[in-house]
Amino acid sequence: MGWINRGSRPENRENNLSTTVNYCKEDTDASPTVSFVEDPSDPRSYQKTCKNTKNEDLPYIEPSVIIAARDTGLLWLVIDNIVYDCTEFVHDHPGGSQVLESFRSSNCSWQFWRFHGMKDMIEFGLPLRIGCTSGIQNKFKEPPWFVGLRKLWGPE
Ligand code: HEM
Repeated sequence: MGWINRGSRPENRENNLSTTVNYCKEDTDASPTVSFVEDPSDPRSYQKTCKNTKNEDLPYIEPSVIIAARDTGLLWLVIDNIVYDCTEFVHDHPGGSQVLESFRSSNCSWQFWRFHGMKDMIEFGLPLRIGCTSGIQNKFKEPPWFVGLRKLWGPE
């Protein structure tokens, strides 16, 4: 199953509502159907996509909706401008729940890439995507990967 959802981008949005067209890649004869309407005033209306959905087909989520999600019990994280719904995954996160809680509704891009590789993202991250966004800043400045250079051989 895939999702085509250009309608939810701000430039295409009418009446502040958008439709998501459900498109089955496995069943190419099936007609696309409108499966749900995202309501920007209700963060719970955003649904997880499937793995083969392209990032550019994800619905756009306004930063204000991401902030509002925090107060509805949802645990959304932003990594590289993609929004992940970790509300259920938080209980299974091998790195513990506390670390994800601490980034609720915020940008944790560099923190994510410090502890994970593309394999984790593809296997565990992709199915948690609910949308894309822009403008959610990371609260912490990224420290350099290498702190200073030191001779690897010879006298100190
Ligand atoms: C979409 C969000 C995330 C997903 C899908 C995710 C997934 C995972 C997975 C699959 C592992 C196990 C890796 C392994 O055993 O090789 C892991 C471990 C871990 N994650 Fe995450 N994670 C997410 C976000 C974060 C964030 C934001 C942090 C904050 C820094 C974090 C910190 C950690 C830590 C500290 C570990 C343990 C690493 C270790 O034991 O070496 N994760 N995560």
